[in-house]
Amino acid sequence: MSRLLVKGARLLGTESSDLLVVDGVITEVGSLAGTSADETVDADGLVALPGLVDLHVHLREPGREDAETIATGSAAAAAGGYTAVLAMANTNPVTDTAEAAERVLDLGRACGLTEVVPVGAVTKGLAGTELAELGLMARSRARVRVFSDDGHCVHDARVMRRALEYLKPYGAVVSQHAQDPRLAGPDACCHEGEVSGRLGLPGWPGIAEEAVVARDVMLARHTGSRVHVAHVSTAGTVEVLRWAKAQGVDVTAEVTPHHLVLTTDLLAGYDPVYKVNPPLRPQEDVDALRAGLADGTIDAVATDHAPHARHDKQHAFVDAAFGMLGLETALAVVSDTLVRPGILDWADVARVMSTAPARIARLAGQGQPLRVGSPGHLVLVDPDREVTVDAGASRSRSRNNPWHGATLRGAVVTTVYGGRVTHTTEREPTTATGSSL
Ligand SMILES: NC(=O)N[C@@H](CC(=O)O)C(=O)O
Ligand SMILES: [Zn+2]
Ligand SMILES: [Zn+2]
Repeated sequence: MSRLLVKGARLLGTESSDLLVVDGVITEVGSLAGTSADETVDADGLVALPGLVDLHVHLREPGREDAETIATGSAAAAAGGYTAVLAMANTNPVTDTAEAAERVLDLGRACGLTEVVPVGAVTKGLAGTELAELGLMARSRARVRVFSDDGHCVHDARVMRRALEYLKPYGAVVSQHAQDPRLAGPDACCHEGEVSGRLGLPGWPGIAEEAVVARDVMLARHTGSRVHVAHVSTAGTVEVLRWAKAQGVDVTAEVTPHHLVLTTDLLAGYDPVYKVNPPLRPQEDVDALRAGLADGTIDAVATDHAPHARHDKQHAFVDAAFGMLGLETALAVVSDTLVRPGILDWADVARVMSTAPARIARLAGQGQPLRVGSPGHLVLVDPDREVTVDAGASRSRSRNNPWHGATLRGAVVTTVYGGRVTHTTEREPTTATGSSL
């Protein structure tokens, strides 16, 4: 039997402060002075949230273990406060069979630092034409419930319709990378607007996202099935989502920390660390994304953690790979830019980074309120601790971190996964060697 005692935390919505986890399950909450334990965590002054759930990460294994592995990605997830991550299917080979999904599941379990949940491809090889083995993946040991061709858009309306119909009885969802390939082609690498014109970079207009989202919410309505919109990046998409939700369409959406903060102006120096798909947008879009998250139009924050090896990222802007790291910094970015100015409170953070994503992914054991009977997945956050991000100290195997050098207030101190401490930092120093980020 293992007993973990967390003492003195701020538990949301209660007066309680202590919490006992026995064999991975919360067995007592309250004032637990005198309770014995094998391990005690001093959480005085820390906010306790249910373990974070990330709907969108790229762990690169199998195929690109030089950029990330399930082990290094899991360590980054634990350091970021995550107790579950959904691993996208754009690996090599692609996760488009039950066997491939079970392999990702097993590799994640062997690491044991966070729940690694495989996302299944919608189409074979992500090619966009023939449906993958959706039912076999859904019925496999991996119980796949989120399907995505992420990196590619399911652009053929007929394929999308069939996928939605097929997945409906499983309660599964398509997470759509919304990018019309005719409106934003393969060379598009920057928001289409004043900045792309000035820099001479091929543009990727917001309408390429919005047109696909508008089509997909209508397909969701038509099929009575569920659609999830990955990495929402424009104000127009927020408007479409707001309308669709008001109609009762079963649609959910996520936004990344980078789209909530960073703007297209950062591209002025042609630094490929800022090259990401969808591209960083102007401030008006950032403002609409924040408002959409605050009012519930956008359900979740997901990182789209996209590690890339140096030799894929350090190129001229047009040739560099798309994507940036996110797992270790997401909570700090949300804390610093949304909680501090009062756009979200900690209960909202629990909702958008844990409860809602767990529900969207149908993960029964995640995103549960911290009360008796819930699994022992939690994260302890110091809302006042400032940390300066050091890309070199990352647990990730890659270094494409857009937050390098930024000082953020609000830090993950300890992560508990199934009653085991999977990450912890010392409490005292506030400037950083990057030990927590
Ligand atoms: N976000 C990115 O810029 N890149 C992702 C793919 C994706 O999420 O579309 C990747 O796999 O590197
Ligand atoms: Zn994508
Ligand atoms: Zn992605």
